[in-house]
Amino acid sequence: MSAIGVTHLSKSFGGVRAVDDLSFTVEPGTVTAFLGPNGAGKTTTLRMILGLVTPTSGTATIDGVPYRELVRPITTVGAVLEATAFHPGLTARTHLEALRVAAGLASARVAHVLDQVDLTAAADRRVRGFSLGMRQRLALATALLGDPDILVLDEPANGLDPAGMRWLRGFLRAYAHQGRTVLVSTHVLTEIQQIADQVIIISAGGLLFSGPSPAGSDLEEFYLEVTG
Ligand SMILES: Nc1ncnc2c1ncn2[C@@H]1O[C@H](COP(=O)(O)OP(=O)(O)OP(=O)(O)O)[C@@H](O)[C@H]1O
Repeated sequence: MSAIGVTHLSKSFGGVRAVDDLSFTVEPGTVTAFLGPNGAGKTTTLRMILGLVTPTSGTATIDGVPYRELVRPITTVGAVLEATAFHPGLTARTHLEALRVAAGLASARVAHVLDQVDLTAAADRRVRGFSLGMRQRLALATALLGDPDILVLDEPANGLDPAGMRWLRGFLRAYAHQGRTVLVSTHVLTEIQQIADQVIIISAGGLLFSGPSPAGSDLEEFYLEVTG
């Protein structure tokens, strides 16, 4: 079964057709890059997959069912969305601990995910003083809290320094190698090229390309040809 399935998915906001009859699948054990120009409908699609936006028509499923029908969503899918908001007065650890308790997860998970995203040293600082890259790491820690098999990431590289980018690439690659699934939207093609197995390209809400990442060739060139 596909980890994520999008079937004839559409979303209109008033007169704007943000997503238009979009269909694709994302398979386990892959890093799938979700690409498209500004305003193509990537974030809206990811939000529909995660049950945050109701489709005008069509379906989006995770492990075969709509997000809202997942029995324990936090242990199935983790998400990092654009402009993730954290309470500025809380520390990273307190933030994760509150989520952990609410979700009924084992207490060891907080230290584990802080370590996974290399945030242990800053765990007891207030999020108010975090850099953008540190916030991205905390957002990823939040997504990993339930040890999900599927990660949905919207522009996760935003704000990461070069070392952070390299770390994220290695992390996502290893995650997929465990048979897990990563769907990641990004504009940083040179970064994603190194780890993407599959590529989905959309424009104006519709599918332009879905298939293996062009091996040996330049993803940026390929993307510009497809979208040009
Ligand atoms: N809540 C909303 N209300 C009205 N229009 C919206 C809303 N959300 C998205 N849109 C519109 O839907 C279209 C797709 O937007 P979306 O954010 O999904 O694109 P995107 O591919 O993620 O873009 P970017 O790469 O710039 O982040 C755009 O025209 C946008 O203005």
